[in-house]
Amino acid sequence: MATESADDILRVIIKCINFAAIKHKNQRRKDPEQTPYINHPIGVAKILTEEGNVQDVNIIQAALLHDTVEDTETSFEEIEDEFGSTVCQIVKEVTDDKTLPKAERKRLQIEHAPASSPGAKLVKLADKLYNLRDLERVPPQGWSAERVQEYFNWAQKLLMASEAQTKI
Ligand SMILES: Nc1nc2c(ncn2[C@@H]2O[C@H](COP(=O)(O)OP(=O)(O)O)[C@@H](OP(=O)(O)OP(=O)(O)O)[C@H]2O)c(=O)[nH]1
Ligand SMILES: [Mn+2]
Repeated sequence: MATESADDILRVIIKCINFAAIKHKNQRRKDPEQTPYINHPIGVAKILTEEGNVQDVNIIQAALLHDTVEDTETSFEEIEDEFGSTVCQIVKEVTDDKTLPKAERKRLQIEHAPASSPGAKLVKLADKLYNLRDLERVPPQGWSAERVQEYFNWAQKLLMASEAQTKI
C-alpha cells in the first residue's frame, strides 16, 4: 500500500518470511541435497523484486506464502487473519486443490490462467521460473529426462495461457 511506511513494509515482510519458515520447517525440496523448502518461496519473491521490479508489497507477501496452504497445515482463514484479504486472495488463486489428481491440477492451472489477477499471474510465473531453473540445476531424485521435459512443456503452455487477457 502506498500509505504504508518503510517500517511497516519491513515488518510485514519479515512476518511473512517467519510465518512461511515455521509452516515449511519440516519440508525439503526434492533435490538430492534436500534443500530446505523455504528456499523456494523466498527465491520466488526475490525473482519478483530483483528481476520483475515488482514493488507491490501484497504480491511479494503472496509469493512468500504461496505454497503454505497447498503444502502445509495452513488455512486461508489464517492467511487472511494474519496478512489481510488482498494477500489471501492471491494465495487462493495460486493454490492447487491437492485432492484432485495431478493431471487435472495441471490442466486447471492452464484453464484458470487467462482470467487470473495480475498479482496471481506474477506469482505463478515466478514460481514456474524458479522451478525451471531448479530443474536445470539438478533434477529431483527419480525424475527422468522425459519428466523434466514435460514440466518445461507444461510451463510453456502456462506462460502462453497467462499472456492471454493480461491487463498488466
Ligand atoms: N524443480 C523442482 N521442483 C521441486 C523440487 N522440490 C519440490 N519441488 C516442487 O515440485 C512441484 C513440481 O513437481 P510436480 O511433480 O510437477 O508436482 P507436484 O509435486 O505438485 O505433484 C513444484 O510445486 P509448486 O511450486 O507448487 O508448483 P507446480 O509446478 O506444482 O505448480 C515444485 O515447487 C525440486 O527440487 N526441484
Ligand atoms: Mn511453488
